[in-house]
Amino acid sequence: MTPAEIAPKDRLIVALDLPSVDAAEAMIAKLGDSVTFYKIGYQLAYAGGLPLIGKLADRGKKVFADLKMHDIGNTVARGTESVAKLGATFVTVHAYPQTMKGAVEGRGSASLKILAVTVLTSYDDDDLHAAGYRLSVSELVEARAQQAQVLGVDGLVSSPEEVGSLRKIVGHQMSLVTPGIRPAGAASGDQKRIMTPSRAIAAGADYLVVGRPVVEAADPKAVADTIHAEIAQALG
Ligand SMILES: O=C(O)c1cc(=O)[nH]c(=O)n1[C@@H]1O[C@H](COP(=O)(O)O)[C@@H](O)[C@H]1O
Repeated sequence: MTPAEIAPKDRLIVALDLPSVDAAEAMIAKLGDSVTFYKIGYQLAYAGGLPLIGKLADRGKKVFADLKMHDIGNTVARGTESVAKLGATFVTVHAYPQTMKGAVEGRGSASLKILAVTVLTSYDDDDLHAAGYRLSVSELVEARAQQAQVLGVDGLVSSPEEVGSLRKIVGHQMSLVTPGIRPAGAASGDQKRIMTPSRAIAAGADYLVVGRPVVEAADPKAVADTIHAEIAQALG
């Protein structure tokens, strides 16, 4: 999908990083028509949130199953086969060659899109070195993007800082999905590679993933609406 084909409202993905299905449903009710795309990750998935994927899809919402799979290829393939039946639009795997290959194989002809997480947005060069890597963040992100493209992965998760260089490598054949989004003045928390919504869109990001700045806000709908307005302005 080229950026022009993405509905502007779908560009904001709200991370339902909440402790229970009830808390998630309450947040979804508060956000109402303002949000069309949700992400379900570790916290909610491990609290019984997986069936919410199909329920949200039935209500016309899109869902990103952020399961960040990483295991031997066969296990990832069989896991992806199962996830493909849940009704999600996206699923994440870590960008290791065997893992990405397994996910693409397991997805088969299903409509689920595979996103490869390049380097987590909470990592900087020092964190990578501490984890045993010799490459810088930008070098590793680019190397993994090239591998993902060759393996038939559909999209990449990176910080918005890498979107410009990734677009040069993968063109518009892969979706670029960016967490590490912080509206001006919002606390960065554990995120290290961050950008505002407008700068991320201007850099060329397709989708912005936002969690705490929305779900921990006193008025989550107002924050989501403001981000949408910023996205619309940046798109021109
Ligand atoms: O795969 C992801 O969604 C992801 C990748 C990454 O590199 N960094 C990252 O923050 N995320 C997720 O994006 C969300 C960001 O949440 P906030 O930092 O609260 O906006 C969280 O649910 C993370 O799990």
